[in-house]
Amino acid sequence: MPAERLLELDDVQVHFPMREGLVKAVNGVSYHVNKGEVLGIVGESGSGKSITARSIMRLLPKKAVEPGGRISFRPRTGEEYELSSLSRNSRAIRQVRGNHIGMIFQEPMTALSPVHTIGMQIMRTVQLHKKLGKAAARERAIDLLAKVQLPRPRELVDAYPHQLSGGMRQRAMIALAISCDPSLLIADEPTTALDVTTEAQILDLLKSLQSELGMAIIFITHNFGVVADIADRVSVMYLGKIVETATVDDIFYAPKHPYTQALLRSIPRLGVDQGRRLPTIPGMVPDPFSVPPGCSFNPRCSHAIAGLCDVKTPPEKRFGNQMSRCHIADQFVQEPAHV
Ligand SMILES: Nc1ncnc2c1ncn2[C@@H]1O[C@H](COP(=O)(O)OP(=O)(O)OP(=O)(O)O)[C@@H](O)[C@H]1O
Repeated sequence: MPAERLLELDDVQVHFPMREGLVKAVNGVSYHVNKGEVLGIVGESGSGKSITARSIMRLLPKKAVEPGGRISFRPRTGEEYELSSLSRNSRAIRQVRGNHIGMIFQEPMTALSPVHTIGMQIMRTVQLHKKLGKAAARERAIDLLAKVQLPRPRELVDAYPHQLSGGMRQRAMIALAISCDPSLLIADEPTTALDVTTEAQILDLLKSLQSELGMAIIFITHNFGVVADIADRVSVMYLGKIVETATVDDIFYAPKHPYTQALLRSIPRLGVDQGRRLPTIPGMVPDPFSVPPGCSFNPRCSHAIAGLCDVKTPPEKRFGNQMSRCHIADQFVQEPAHV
């Protein structure tokens, strides 16, 4: 891996054999994250965003099979891990989860225990992985609660999760996730369930923690507006594949995949779209058992060419740092889809 690289996914595949057929939830995903960078992963529900993240953490559902793919990880402490070869409970992956990669979710209670105080949960992690004594671990927990801007951290350290509001619980989960000073934070829709004001505050917090701690973030969301706010680069997923990757500016000002363009057109613009019906992407995400041949977006694509897009899988086309999996990507010179 190049020196600046933290994480690299190469042709990752995760399938679910079901009675109705094979679901290729992740169907050859490749992407990378550089040290200290924020990569946004965007796509509609069911596109495989979470399963890809779970594959990195080796927390896949029991039914999942992995026919191929490689995940390499080099935290800033310098070790190298081939995550794809690690089993769910191996010593090495527990080391990675405890020391190098933190994860936050939409629902904080996925990560927090309801029967232990916030402080106890952070203390347990730092005592185990940072080898701190009890008093030092408690001080570290209080510091972390202050770092995520929770009020009165000396009191809150002894509170149970149910005593906190939704936004505060989200902050407590972030404190737990960063407690071991990770090189990478995986944030899976962390603001989706929050009202817009709390969402903006949590995004601000993540941005300031990211620059203060220098960690990289994979930010998974179905909301392009959120990505504009936080990401350096963006990968767009559709039906288990990355269809486009580019810098945040190129994604917004020069998208080269019709799916990205359609997603962008469905974002409301302040002061422009009030009271106006926004265009939606025609059709539905196809049933995962019957993915269309050729480009899987072709039945919903206004640019689709019969005899090409419904037959031939598009190759990865590269334009500098931008990648699009569209047969006619070269035709999209600068579609000002959104400002
Ligand atoms: N335990 C499972 N058994 C069978 N199929 C699964 C399982 N978990 C996920 N899938 C399938 O894998 C595909 C990808 O799911 P995934 O949760 O990664 O999507 P997503 O893009 O994160 O969507 P969302 O935004 O709704 O979380 C979906 O088709 C889903 O039905």
